[in-house]
Amino acid sequence: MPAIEARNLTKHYGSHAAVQDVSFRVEAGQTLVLLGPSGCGKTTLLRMLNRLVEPDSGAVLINGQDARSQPAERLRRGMGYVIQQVGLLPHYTVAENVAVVPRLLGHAPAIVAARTEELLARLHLPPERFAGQYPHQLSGGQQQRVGLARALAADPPIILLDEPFGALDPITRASIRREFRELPELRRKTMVLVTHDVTEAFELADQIMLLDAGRVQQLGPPRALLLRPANNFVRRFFAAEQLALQLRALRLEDVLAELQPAGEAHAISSIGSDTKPLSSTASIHDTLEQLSDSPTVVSGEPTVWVRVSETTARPLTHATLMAAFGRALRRLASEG
Ligand SMILES: Nc1ncnc2c1ncn2[C@@H]1O[C@H](COP(=O)(O)OP(=O)(O)OP(=O)(O)O)[C@@H](O)[C@H]1O
Repeated sequence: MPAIEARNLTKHYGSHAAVQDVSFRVEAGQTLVLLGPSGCGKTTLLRMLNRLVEPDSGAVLINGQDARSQPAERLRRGMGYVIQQVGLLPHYTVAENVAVVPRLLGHAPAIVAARTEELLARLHLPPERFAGQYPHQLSGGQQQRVGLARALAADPPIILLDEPFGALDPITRASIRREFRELPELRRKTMVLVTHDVTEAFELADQIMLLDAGRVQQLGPPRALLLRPANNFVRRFFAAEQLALQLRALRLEDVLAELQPAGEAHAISSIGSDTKPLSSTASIHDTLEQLSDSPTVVSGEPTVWVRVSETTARPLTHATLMAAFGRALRRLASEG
C-alpha cells in the first residue's frame, strides 16, 4: 500500500483550473518532487495532501485511508510541513519553536528537550549557541534549518516541503541540500517536495512529477524524464541544463561497463582506495567531486584506482570518467 495516494485531484479557483485530474502514488520512504513553472499548481497540489486546500473532486489516501475520514488537525500531526517563509513564531526561542508540536502532542518535557537539542546539533545549530536565540537573530539559512528541525521534532512519517531552500543563495542552497540528503532522520521518511529548481529535483527525487498549467506532463524517475521525455514541454523544460542533470541522473554503476576495456577478463572489483572506495550508487556529479578530493595525483590530475584484481589497477581521472559517461549516455539513449 502506498504511503500517499492522490486520485484524480482537481481544484478550480473561479473558472481557473489550478490542478486538473492529477494522480500519483508515493511508496513509504520515497521522495516525490513536484516540479514545474511558476503558477503550474505545485503548491495547491501539496496543500491538498494535508487538507490546507480541499479538492473540488478526487481523493487523497494516506496509508490507504481517505484523508477526509479524520479531522484535519489529526491528519496534519502525522505530516511535517516545511514552507519557504519558515513561519517561526517570533516571540518563541529557537528551542521553543522546535518543541511546539511534540508539546501539543503531550510528549514528556525531558524527552522533548533532549530531542530538540539532538536535532539542532544535527542541523549544525549548536544548541548552546542557538537554543535561546529568537528567530530575528538568525540568518535566512539558519531559520530554514530551524523550520526543518521543527517539522522533524515529532518524528512524523510523512514530510511535505514547499520550496524549503527557496530563500537561500545558490551556494548556501547547495550545501544545505547536501546536509539534508545526508540527515539520517530523513532516510525513512516519505516526502513530497515542491520546487521549480531542476537541479534540486534531480538531487532529491526518487520520482519527479513535472506539471504545466495544472496538468501532469510526465511522472517518473529523473532519468526517465531526461532520457525519454514524454513530450516537447518536458524536453524543453530540461534543455538548458541537460548536462548538469545527466551528471546527477546517472550513477557510477551506469558507467562501470564503459570503464572496462573490451575483452578484459575480470570484472571491476573496486574503484578508489581500500580505505575510501567510491560508492557505485553515487551520481557521476558526486563521483567527480570526490575524485577532485583524491590525494593521489598522476601527471597533475587527481586520480583514483580502478581495481580488477589483486595485481591489476588502472588510473581513473576526470577525463576518463567523462568519456565513459558520454558512452554510457549514448548507450542508454539508444536502449531508449
Ligand atoms: N487562493 C487562491 N485563489 C485564487 N487563485 C489561486 C489561489 N491559490 C492559487 N491560485 C492560482 O492557482 C494557480 C496555481 O497556483 P500554485 O500556487 O499552486 O502554483 P505554484 O506552481 O506553486 O506556483 P509558484 O511556483 O509560483 O509558487 C495559479 O494560477 C494561482 O494564481
